[in-house]
Amino acid sequence: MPGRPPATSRNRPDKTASGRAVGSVGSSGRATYDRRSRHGAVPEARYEKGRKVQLIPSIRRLLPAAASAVLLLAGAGGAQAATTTAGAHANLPHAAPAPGAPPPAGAFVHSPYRQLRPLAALSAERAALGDLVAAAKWGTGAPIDDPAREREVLDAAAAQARRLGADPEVTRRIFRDQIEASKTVQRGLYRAWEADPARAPRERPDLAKVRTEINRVNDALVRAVAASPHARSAPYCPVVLGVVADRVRHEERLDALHTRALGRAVRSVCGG
Ligand SMILES: C=C(O[C@@H]1C=C(C(=O)O)C=C[C@H]1O)C(=O)O
Repeated sequence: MPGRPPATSRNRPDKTASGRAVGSVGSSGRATYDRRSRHGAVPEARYEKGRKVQLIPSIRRLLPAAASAVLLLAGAGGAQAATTTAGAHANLPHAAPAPGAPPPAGAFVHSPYRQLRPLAALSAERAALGDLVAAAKWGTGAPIDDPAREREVLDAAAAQARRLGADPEVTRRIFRDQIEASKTVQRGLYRAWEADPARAPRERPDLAKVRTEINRVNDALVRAVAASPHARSAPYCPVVLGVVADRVRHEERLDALHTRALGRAVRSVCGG
């Protein structure tokens, strides 16, 4: 078994929304391993610190307008959220109050920033778990596309949405994009590993355990969808979503592949 390289600022452990480290593999480099993982040796995240990467152009074009829109529209909750994101995933699942739950003290519950931020942050987290899925499948002959698992994910999300009083079809639509985003990451990593086999993962995470983590993010995502009908159907949704997605990209120091995946994941969040 190869030795484990030390973590660096470009290569830090990924954390789940609950703060557990699970790790991931970045698009640009060899898999490294996180000793703290519950899954045994699993790869760590690699981030392209300081590198200028772009969100999908449609979101990017909206960014200048978005800055003023956030000031105008975010309200106290948005301002608070914008200044309290020190750590990775610092306020991920908790940023979306459960439907029916009282808003946190001082929060403006209809703040579009507050409603959309968890969707972007959880989307980035889910896309990062695609790294582990790729490492789990790499070299096994298992295809990236697993239609049976996709059906399971979509049906579970729709059922949970129904229980929460959210729109199951809208939830399905958003989850189809989430799945495409995960496959974007997996395909990107496969390409990188095929081009440079030295970068391929040398250890294999347990796919079942990775899927358990994905299920946890799925659950939080459905709740975030259920908690955001106002912001998702508002005309300014694409503008604010562009801002929160760019902020997540920056905070998580996403590389080009994961930035592209984030754009893919949130593609149909707006529009009801
Ligand atoms: C993430 C996986 O890869 C693909 C993406 C899926 C998803 O994002 O939920 C589900 C099945 C696969 O088509 C997986 O196999 O678990």
